[in-house]
Amino acid sequence: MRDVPVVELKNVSFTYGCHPVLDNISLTIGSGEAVGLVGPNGAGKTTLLKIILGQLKPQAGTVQLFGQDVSKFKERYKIGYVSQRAVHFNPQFPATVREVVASGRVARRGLFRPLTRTDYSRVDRALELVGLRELSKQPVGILSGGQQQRVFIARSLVAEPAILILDEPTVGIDPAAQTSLYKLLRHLNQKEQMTLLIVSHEMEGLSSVITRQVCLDRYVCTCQCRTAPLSQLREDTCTKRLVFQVAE
Ligand SMILES: Nc1ncnc2c1ncn2[C@@H]1O[C@H](COP(=O)(O)OP(=O)(O)OP(=O)(O)O)[C@@H](O)[C@H]1O
Repeated sequence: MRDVPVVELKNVSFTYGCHPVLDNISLTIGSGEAVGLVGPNGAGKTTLLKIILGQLKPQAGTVQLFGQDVSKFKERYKIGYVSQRAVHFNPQFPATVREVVASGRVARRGLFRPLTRTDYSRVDRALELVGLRELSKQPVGILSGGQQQRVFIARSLVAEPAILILDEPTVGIDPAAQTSLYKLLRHLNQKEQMTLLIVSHEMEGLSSVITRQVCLDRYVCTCQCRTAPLSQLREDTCTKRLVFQVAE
């Protein structure tokens, strides 16, 4: 029997008012894939993520998560999401790293059930995974941008999602933090079998993480290779909605 795709969009179109952004998009993400979503500014990448997350409803087409229509999908914890502007805690933010990460467990446990020892062992494992165990008692606001990025990833991971969606995870973090982020993402995909969907303009760095690159520019075209330059992908193939393959 064929595995049910984690995400399946069919013929999705989306318009903000009278401004069309996505036109007849179809995209399937299978379990265990690590998909890099590229495209120029304003191409509709964040809009596409919001549609997948059920935050925006397309005017046409269908969106399924794990084989279920997104509007009926209840197991929200299965979708981990780190948004584009997640990396900004005020230095005075009154919570420790561990408390912020633990708050992500609520998505799994429900709002009114206190966290148990098992929950906290998940929190500690997530902190270990992202390399923040040592900083767990520190106020989150004093961490660097790259470290805060990891806090948000750990916060998503404690809900034990099946897919982790990251919108521009490398923005505002230095090259060393980027390298360690790539290592973490590779580990999550290859060792923890987590499906990844990553929006980024930094596909060169992410080429060691992703298994497939998808180019979006109102229409979508796919590329099997990991590192095709955006300029190459954006040739008319995108607007003609053809599958565009580049040999490795
Ligand atoms: N809430 C909104 N209302 C109206 N137009 C919007 C809204 N959000 C986004 N847009 C427009 O939709 C288009 C796609 O925006 P979106 O943020 O999805 O693009 P993107 O590919 O993620 O861009 P970037 O790479 O710059 O983050 C842009 O032209 C943007 O101005």
